[in-house]
Amino acid sequence: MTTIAYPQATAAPAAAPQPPALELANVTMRIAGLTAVDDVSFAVPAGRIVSLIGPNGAGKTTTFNVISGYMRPTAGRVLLFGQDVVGLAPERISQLGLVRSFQRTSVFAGCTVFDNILTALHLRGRAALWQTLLRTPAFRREEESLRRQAGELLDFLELRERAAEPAASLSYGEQRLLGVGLALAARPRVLLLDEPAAGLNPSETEAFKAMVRRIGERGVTVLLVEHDMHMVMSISDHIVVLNYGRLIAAGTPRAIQRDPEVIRAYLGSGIKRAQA
Ligand SMILES: Nc1ncnc2c1ncn2[C@@H]1O[C@H](COP(=O)(O)OP(=O)(O)OP(=O)(O)O)[C@@H](O)[C@H]1O
Repeated sequence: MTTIAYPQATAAPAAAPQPPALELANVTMRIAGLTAVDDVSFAVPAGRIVSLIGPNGAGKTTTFNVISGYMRPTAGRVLLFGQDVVGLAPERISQLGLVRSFQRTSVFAGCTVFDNILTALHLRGRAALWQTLLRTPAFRREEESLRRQAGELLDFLELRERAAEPAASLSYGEQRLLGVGLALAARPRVLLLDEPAAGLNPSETEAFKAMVRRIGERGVTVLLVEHDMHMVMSISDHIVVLNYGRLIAAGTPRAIQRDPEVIRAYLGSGIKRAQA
C-alpha cells in the first residue's frame, strides 16, 4: 500500500484520524483476460488535488470506471470517506459525494447556459414531485434558492456573461467549463476529472487550471486523469503513476519528474516540457 506523505495540518492531539476522501486497496480489474488494473493501492487525502498519470493503456480510465462504480473490480476495495463503495451503483456513489465529469462534453446544447446549470441543480433539489407539480410555496422557495445558486456557480465558472446564451454557442473550452459546472451542481465532495484539458488551446487550458485550483480551494477533493504535463505538474499536490495497470510511483510533482522509472515509462523526452 503506497502511503502518501503530506505535511500534517496542526490538529488537536485527541482528534480522531480522518479517513482519506478516497482510498483504493489492492484493486485489480481483469477485462477479457487482460489485467487492466493490477493490485493498485493509493489514498487521496481530503481537500487535495491528485493526478493519475501514465501512458496510453496504463489503466487510468479503467481505474476511474472502478472508482465511480461503472465497473466492479475483480478484487480489492474502494473506500469513499472510509465507506466501501464496491458494488454500489454509480448513482448511489454520486449521492455519497463522488461525482465524475466526463471527457466528452455533456451539456444540453439547445438550452441556455443558465438553464443547463439550473437543471443540474434541480436534479439534486429536494422538492417532491407533487410540490413541483402544484408549485407549492416550498417549491417556489426552492426554485428561488436554486436560481441564486445557479448564478453563483456561473460566477465561479466565470461564465455569468454567457448565462442567457445557448450552450451550443459557447467555445469548446467554455463548454468544458460548463460540463464541470454540471458536475459541481451535484455538490461533490470528491470530483473525478477525466482529461479536462484534452482539445483545449493554451489559454483555455490556463482557465481550466485556474478553475481546478479554485475547486480545490473550496475543499473539494479532486482526482484528475490528464496527459497535459504542464497542467498536472502545476496543479497537483500529489501524483500517482500507472504503467501496464500497475502503480509504479506516487509522490509530489517534483519527485515524480525525477523518478527514473516514470521517466523511462512515460515522461521520457517530454520531461523538459513538463518542467518548463
Ligand atoms: N472494455 C474493455 N474491453 C477490453 N479491454 C479493455 C476495456 N477497457 C480497457 N481495456 C484495456 O485495458 C487496458 C487499460 O485501458 P485504459 O483505457 O484504462 O487505459 P488508459 O490509461 O485510460 O489509456 P488512455 O490514456 O489511452 O485513455 C488497455 O489495454 C485497454 O485496451
